Amino acid sequence: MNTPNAPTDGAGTTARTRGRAILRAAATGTPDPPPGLDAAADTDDTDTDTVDADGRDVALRARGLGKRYRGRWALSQCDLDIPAGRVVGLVGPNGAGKSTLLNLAVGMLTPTAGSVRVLGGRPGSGAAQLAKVGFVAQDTPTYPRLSVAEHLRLGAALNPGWDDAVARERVERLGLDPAARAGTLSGGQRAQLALTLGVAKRPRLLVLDEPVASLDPLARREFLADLMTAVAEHELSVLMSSHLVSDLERVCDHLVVLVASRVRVAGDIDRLLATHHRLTGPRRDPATLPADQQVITASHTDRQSTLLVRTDGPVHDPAWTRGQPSLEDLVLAYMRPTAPETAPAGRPTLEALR
Ligand SMILES: Nc1ncnc2c1ncn2[C@@H]1O[C@H](COP(=O)(O)OP(=O)(O)OP(=O)(O)O)[C@@H](O)[C@H]1O
Repeated sequence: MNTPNAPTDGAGTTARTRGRAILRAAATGTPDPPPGLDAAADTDDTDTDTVDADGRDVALRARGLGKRYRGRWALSQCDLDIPAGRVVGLVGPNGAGKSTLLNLAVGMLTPTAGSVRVLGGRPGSGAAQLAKVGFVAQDTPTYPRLSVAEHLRLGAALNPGWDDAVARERVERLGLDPAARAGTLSGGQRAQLALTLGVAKRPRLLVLDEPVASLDPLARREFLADLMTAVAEHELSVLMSSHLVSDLERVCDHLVVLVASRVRVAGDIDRLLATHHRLTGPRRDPATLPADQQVITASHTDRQSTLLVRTDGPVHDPAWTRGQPSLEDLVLAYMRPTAPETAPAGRPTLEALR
């Protein structure tokens, strides 16, 4: 979504209109509410519960969150706690609902069902809330007729926490001509400009929808390094979607996998990796595994079975050769369609891990 040719939403809001509003949300904290969005299912701005079950501050909390477009759920039954101070990777196949979740998180969309709270507040509920959250949408919207320098002036004028030194340093380092109009920049340069606006706003949560998709490999690496510096220096939480698992592996410490509008797994990456095992051994029916071993994927030859199993406990069975899946293995396994026969009865196939 959010490309010039993207479909309009139910009330005819064009991607361009939304893009401008997004830029304003990112750069100014005073967005034009896009017309015709669904009526809010949730209008209470208060939130008293801002820690998760482990006592950690929560950057984003969703409860039963859903968004429907003309009878079709783009996101559904989303229960999620994203801890603050993390760099969170959001992955999933095309059309899984990633942009929808991110747009709900920044108040560009309103929920059809359930609720979402970001840093304790309802997304888009006022200037204070908007100032806390930076957003760079998938099409990295900018104003084509404004120059790079004018974008920075706009950001400075409209954001109370604007960090002009950061903005100027980035523009200079990236070699962006301050006099160049955004409309004359390449796609990657426009992305860098939009990212600069998001970072220089000094938000507490930076929401990035495929931020590096249009960057060349070197620019991508430098952007991710910048991001890590910003996270380390300012108490910044980041929620970013990407299809590039290797990038996520480099910078993220928390993962959310979204498939077909549902959260399939979420948790700290270290813990996810520690609790998943690749088991190879003589062919075996996955249903015969111990009850505490959840089979995520299973493949078989005539003689051999290979399983990806999740368990909090050790795997003792000497018949298995145990291997450590990579983050990419894990993401791909969860992105596959669920095979009901591999999920032991009575246990959820997927759930959140912390
Ligand atoms: N404005 C809209 N009107 C109607 N349907 C929409 C709209 N925006 C998104 N959708 C639908 O909602 C679903 C989720 O879309 P979304 O853009 O959130 O997915 P995504 O995971 O970000 O995909 P991608 O990786 O391709 O960017 C898709 O089926 C999409 O077609």
